[in-house]
Amino acid sequence: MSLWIINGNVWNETSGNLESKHIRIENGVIEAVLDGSQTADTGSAEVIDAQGKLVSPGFIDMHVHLRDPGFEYKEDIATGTRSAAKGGFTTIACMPNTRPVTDTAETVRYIKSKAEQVGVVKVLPYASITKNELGRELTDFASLKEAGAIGFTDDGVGVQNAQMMKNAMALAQSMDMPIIAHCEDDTLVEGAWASEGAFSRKHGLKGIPNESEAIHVGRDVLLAEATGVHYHVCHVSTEQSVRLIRLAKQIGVRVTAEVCPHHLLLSDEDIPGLDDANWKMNPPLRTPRDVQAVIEALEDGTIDMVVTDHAPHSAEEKARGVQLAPFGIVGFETAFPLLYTKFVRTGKWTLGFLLQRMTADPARVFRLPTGRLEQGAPADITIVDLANERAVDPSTFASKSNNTPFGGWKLSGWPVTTIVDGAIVWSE
Ligand SMILES: NC(=O)N[C@@H](CC(=O)O)C(=O)O
Ligand SMILES: [Zn+2]
Ligand SMILES: [Zn+2]
Repeated sequence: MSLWIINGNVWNETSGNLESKHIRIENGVIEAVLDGSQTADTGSAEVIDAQGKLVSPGFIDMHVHLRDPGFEYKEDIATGTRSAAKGGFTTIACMPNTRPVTDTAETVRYIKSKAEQVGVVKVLPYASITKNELGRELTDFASLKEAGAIGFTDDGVGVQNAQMMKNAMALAQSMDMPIIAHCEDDTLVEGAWASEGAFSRKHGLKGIPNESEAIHVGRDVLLAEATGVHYHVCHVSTEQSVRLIRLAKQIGVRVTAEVCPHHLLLSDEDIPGLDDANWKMNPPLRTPRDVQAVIEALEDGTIDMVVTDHAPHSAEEKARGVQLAPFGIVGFETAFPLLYTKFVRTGKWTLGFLLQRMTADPARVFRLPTGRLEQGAPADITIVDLANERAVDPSTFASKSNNTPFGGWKLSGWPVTTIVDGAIVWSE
């Protein structure tokens, strides 16, 4: 099986430019990256002419919710991986807040085998830290690792008990596995859904304070220092968390972190009112000052990568009223166009910087063999039309859900072809 992608524009980090290249793929592996001035001897191979388009390593998303098993009315592995592919993602890591919670080897194996059968991108499952994510008893890390879990997390809730977290970290460290943390202190949140800020004050709502996140970050970097574990912070959203992660990195703690497009682009002051639950997510949209802090943290490497936290919920659930609706927004199909349009087209970031934070950096942090366009690497490739501008239309999403606050935004940078191990899995 051979495939050529000819005349595509590939980012060259050394020159800081896009350069025309031909890529030859054999049996799922990149066999050669040739200069675009050379003639591509394509013979009988399948050929994609990427003239005028960006050719990038496939995007990697280390924080997603596929809702399978148990919440297939929101999403399943077939639709979730198609939505990912449509957004240009070729590897995704799925969170264990399924039903049952991914806390046994059996459920990890179910996700892996279903992903192999019906999934179109690579699916890396996380397992939970505690049984049923209840924070009471550790799961069987050894059997979960053996079944194929790539890390441990109770995403959806914070691990409230410090001793429990310390035990989890010590055990994970002993088997060379990372702990991935949703940082949230329940006692500081209690029923609130919006950040403490202009929006909550205007509407007389109890606010979620920034310390509810940062207090866990602070606790956990100390525990990571004590145990030596690789500790990864989920969806960083506050200035205070950034400060703690920056300090921890400076003193050599093995801490890494991620941020979502919505926390880079929206603040609580953008929330239009109380009747659209598509602005409700966890962590909540914080103040403009926090938005500035997470942008700077991504820029200086304090935050290592972008993730979507793709969190599909049904229209019916999101229509229950903002107090009762579940937290979360979908993310796959808008992530790259949002960041490309708002940060690269505006001249704030280079294209190479954005690509790195969505490919090479997650691959480095989680030791994945992908994230680069080099001879010998798996042929996970995304082709993007950087020019065409179009409005976000949630009714066209490949996801089962369309809970997004970005409907109607005019964006460019739309992925047009997604290739996994040399096979075309999505094409516009
Ligand atoms: N981010 C969210 O708002 N929701 C996530 C849970 C989580 O990521 O904490 C979900 O599972 O819906
Ligand atoms: Zn979370
Ligand atoms: Zn999540």
